Amino acid sequence: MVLQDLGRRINAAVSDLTRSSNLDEKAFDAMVKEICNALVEADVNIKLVASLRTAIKRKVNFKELAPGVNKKRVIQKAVYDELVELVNPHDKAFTPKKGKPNVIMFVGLQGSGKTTSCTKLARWYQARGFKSCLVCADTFRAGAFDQLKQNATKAKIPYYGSLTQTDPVAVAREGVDKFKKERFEVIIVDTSGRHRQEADLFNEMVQIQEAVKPDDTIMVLDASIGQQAEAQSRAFKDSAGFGSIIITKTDGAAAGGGAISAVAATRTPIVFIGTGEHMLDLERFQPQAFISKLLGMGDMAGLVEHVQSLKLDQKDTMKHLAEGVFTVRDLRDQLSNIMKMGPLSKMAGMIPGLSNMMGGMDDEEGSLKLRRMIYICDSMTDKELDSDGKVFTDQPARMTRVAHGSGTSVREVEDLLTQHRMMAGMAKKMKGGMANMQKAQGVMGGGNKAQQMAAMQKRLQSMGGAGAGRGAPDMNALMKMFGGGGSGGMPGMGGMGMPDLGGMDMGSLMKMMGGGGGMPGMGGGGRGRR
Ligand SMILES: Nc1nc2c(ncn2[C@@H]2O[C@H](COP(=O)(O)OP(=O)(O)OP(=O)(O)O)[C@@H](O)[C@H]2O)c(=O)[nH]1
Repeated sequence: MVLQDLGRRINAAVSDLTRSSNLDEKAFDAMVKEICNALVEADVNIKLVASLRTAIKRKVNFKELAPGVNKKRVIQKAVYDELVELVNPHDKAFTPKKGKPNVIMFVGLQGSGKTTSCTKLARWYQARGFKSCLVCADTFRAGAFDQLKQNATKAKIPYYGSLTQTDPVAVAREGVDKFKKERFEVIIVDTSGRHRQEADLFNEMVQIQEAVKPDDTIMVLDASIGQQAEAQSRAFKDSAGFGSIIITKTDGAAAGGGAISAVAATRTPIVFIGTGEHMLDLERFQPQAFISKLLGMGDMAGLVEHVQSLKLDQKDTMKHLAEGVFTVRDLRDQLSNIMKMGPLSKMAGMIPGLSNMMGGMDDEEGSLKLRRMIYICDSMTDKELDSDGKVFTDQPARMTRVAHGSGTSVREVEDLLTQHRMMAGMAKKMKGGMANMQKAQGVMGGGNKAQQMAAMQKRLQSMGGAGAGRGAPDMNALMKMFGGGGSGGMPGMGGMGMPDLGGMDMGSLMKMMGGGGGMPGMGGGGRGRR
């Protein structure tokens, strides 16, 4: 059972109970039993499951509930709170500080995802303004340095390593000294993994620790080990003194819930979780956000963080929109911004209720179509890109040339231009609408981002979404809340195998998130024309 299935099962158990007209103690007991069975199947330790069961039952004491009390809410809240408790390590992790070198050392068994996670983390900090770099002190596995080099080059992260030096302690020391001199702020040291030779692994860890004096040591654990993660994180905590953990492969692991709860039980902070093989598939672990997402309630704060960290270039488009203009180039820029956000299914998981609506959606198909649209734009001349697209109506032969140049069909070029035309029409209307968006932003709590988020969470709760509530909020209500009004839309997204966001206007959402840019119309109320 992958994590998503675990979430769906728990969600279904709670929803079935709270929807049923017969909300009595017997039905409540059956719900608790179903939740516990689902957790045990996800390899959560039986003792932890038993204490969750006791805690939920204690909080929802049917005999003592006052007659006027909303039982549904009490049950939902108790389940949510206890699941958060189950994965909460209750311990704060180290956070790097700007303007000084922060050395972070990685350890882990072979194949746990250590090298991949090192690069993901370096990129994560780099995207947040830290001058980051990587040191490869894995002299044990042939090819380890090459792998790190490849990953680092792809992510544009400076790296250090040696093909000739066999002493990992020496390489680690040299690399850290070099980068400290160059005033790097986050220096990540990758060490070698061992195959089930924990004693060797910990010995080497202690030696490198003494040489580079890391500010934090992170152990990487593969989620598929399930509750065995407890023994490993305990052994690590004992040898390292103090450290944090990254749990990788939570995307596919049946036992992800087991691994996370097992580590949490040892009170070792879980700093991040790996959610895929891509460089961007690293999420900061926060118990509340994790459980909200697991239960399909979304993670709006995570979405805001994610979008802001991408540093999307929206300046020109925003300027154009303010003037009521939307060029073909603007469309191209927005398409590439969508691509930067990562798999659409992942984005959907952060928006309350949306992942349920996207069930079965094929990410690959969606991104292939997006890429083909970008190829079409890239085969146009600068003059065509900066135009309103009408040049093609006057010269249909250009459409054929562009189709040839991009390896697509004339039909696809036509479709893209139709989409662009509709979006340009929308942009014209948005000239006044920009003010409305700002007004909507004001309604959400003014200029302060924290207040806006709080207001948004409150609105979601009132719709039965995030926070105490459970289940998917009404997407139309959400859309209204975002001030989209259904006017924005990338017509035909549904037809492209892209998610139709149920009329939700991502532009308004992005704008409201204060990311400094709107994404006109992605996934709005438009319907495919084909
Ligand atoms: N699905 C998924 N795959 C991951 C994740 N993290 C790492 N991987 C994959 O796991 C495999 C092993 O990752 P590595 O980074 O090479 O592992 P390592 O721990 O450095 O291995 P050694 O250098 O041999 O110790 C690679 O194929 C990665 O792409 C994740 O979060 N999700």
